Amino acid sequence: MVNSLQEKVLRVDNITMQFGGLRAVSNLNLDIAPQQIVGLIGPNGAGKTTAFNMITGVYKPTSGHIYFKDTDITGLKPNRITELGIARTFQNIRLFSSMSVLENVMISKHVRLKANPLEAILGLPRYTRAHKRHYEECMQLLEQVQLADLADEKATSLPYGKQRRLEIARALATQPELILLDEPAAGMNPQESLDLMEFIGRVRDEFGLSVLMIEHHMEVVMGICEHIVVLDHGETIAQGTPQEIQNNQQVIEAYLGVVEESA
Ligand SMILES: Nc1ncnc2c1ncn2[C@@H]1O[C@H](COP(=O)(O)OP(=O)(O)OP(=O)(O)O)[C@@H](O)[C@H]1O
Repeated sequence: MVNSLQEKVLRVDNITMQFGGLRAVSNLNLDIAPQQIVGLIGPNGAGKTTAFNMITGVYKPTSGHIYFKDTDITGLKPNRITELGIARTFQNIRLFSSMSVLENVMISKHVRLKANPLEAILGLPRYTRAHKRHYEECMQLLEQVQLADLADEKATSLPYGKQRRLEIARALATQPELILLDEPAAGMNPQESLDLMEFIGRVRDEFGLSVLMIEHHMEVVMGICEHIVVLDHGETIAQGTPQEIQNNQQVIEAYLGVVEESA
């Protein structure tokens, strides 16, 4: 058991989430290898966000287990899961609107700041040094995501694509080994989606991360994911490479069903 866990960053083992009479996610199994980019797709209401909420500790699965490297994280609190090395972004951008780009990153990175509140209040040298290092690391992160020239701008004054990038930077500031992106291309035009794909690939390489992403833009999913899991009504209807998923009859029908229902 331990050997198989060591090869994976994340191992989702048969998790189910029941809300009263509704099974939002049923017996989901999912493995993510180091530096792998995995897509989680499916029609609206398929259970994708619920799966993210279980992995990040917002919900405790009704049954099943979730392992992050060799640690069973099932039911741990979200802040503990962040500390262990899993970060996420949300479907709706959640930036601190009154703060600058830099402040948004600094606040996220606080999870890694090693200083106690008393040292901060008293302005002790250890705190001052830690704070300076904290600032420098945040500026370096902004350089890496090409937002350093906008560090002092108000976060919400950025164009939409850059706000999305800042949201990812905030997740990166917690120094994750796995990042969960919930519809990062939502609301983007084709060029912005292309830029985002290139950005996610670069982030994976430069930060040595694994990525799990929910996405409805199929060109993004097929263009960047190495492995794809498809949910429909909480059930896993397919897993495989982009090519296998594109040719899977059950997947085609699940998506065609959506088109027909909404027609
Ligand atoms: N806290 C909750 N209580 C009850 N039902 C819930 C709860 N959260 C989600 N659901 C239900 O679980 C099902 C799956 O929802 P979920 O948001 O996970 O789907 P999704 O695949 O992320 O959809 P979308 O693509 O629209 O975001 C839906 O029927 C939803 O109404």
